Amino acid sequence: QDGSATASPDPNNVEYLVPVSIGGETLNLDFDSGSADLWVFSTLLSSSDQQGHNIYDSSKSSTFQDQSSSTWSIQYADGSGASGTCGTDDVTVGGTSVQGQVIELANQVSSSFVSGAGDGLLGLAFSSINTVQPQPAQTFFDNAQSSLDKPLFAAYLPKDTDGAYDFGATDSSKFTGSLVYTDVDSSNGFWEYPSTSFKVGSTSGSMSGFTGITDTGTTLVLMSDTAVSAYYKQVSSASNSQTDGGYVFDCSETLPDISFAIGDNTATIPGSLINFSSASASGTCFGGVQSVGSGSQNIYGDVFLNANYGVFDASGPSFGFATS
Ligand SMILES: O=C(CN1CCCCC1)Nc1ccc2c(c1)OCO2
Repeated sequence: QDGSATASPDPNNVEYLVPVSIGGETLNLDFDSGSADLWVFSTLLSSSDQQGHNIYDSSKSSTFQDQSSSTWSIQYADGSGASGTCGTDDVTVGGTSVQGQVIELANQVSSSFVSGAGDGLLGLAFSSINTVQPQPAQTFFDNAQSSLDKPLFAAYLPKDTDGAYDFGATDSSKFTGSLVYTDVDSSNGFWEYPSTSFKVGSTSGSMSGFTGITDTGTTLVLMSDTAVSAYYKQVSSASNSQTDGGYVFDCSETLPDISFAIGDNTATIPGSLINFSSASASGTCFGGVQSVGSGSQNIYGDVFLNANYGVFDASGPSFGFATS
């Protein structure tokens, strides 16, 4: 059954949280197209780690089935992580339901999750990178596909206001113009495609051999050093701040747009969406485009989806986008 669920940005636009019903208990989860585990804050955590979060209590769910012989452990690229055991339960997101979804119950979470606003994650990458052992689990989206008109989900994540995740159909009220699609290479478990060029103002540049992934679980856009340094060269007050951990600039700056290849298509983020937050020094601001560091995989996170409706289509698979 197709459906749509509201995605609400936390006050700092770090993540978008979606209410998910698990065995009748509602938790606010971070939907993450860059990972494939559905894990929740549970009663297995220390009471101090539970503070400030909605907690999944399997003993209160009549549809919970124990699968504590299965364990999981995940580490994310930002250094955060979680681990625990498993069970199954019925999960509903908007109008889409799955029975017998593997639920990963956290008995350990890293500090950034305790201090964060979410109650866990719902992975939307390919099930090949799920961490459950001895047998990897299927994602909610994989399990839901047979009940959807089309095997797709879409992310609508406008800045500073409620967005949505659509399942089974795209919603033309959330974008302008036409959706354009690129084949996806899922061999690394991500919604990944070639991303080999960029443009900032009149400066074009190559990102030869680079790919990109669309990652709803990453806040910013993290790109090749070549592109990022070219971008901030066009911002007169910009500097790469060790204190702030990236490029900062005077908050009064008018920032340039940045465009980059997604397959043979060109995506654009308007400069107005690239002033992400205030930085440590008075009057300075932190950029929503930052360096990915080493490697040749660009991470197109929420700042990209602030300006573009993203469609993740499992038939193909392919990734599509249009200006939102
Ligand atoms: O770690 C993440 C996303 N992660 C998703 C689950 C919650 C915690 C944050 N993104 C990320 C963070 C830093 C990176 C990176 C990706 O690629 C290079 O550097």
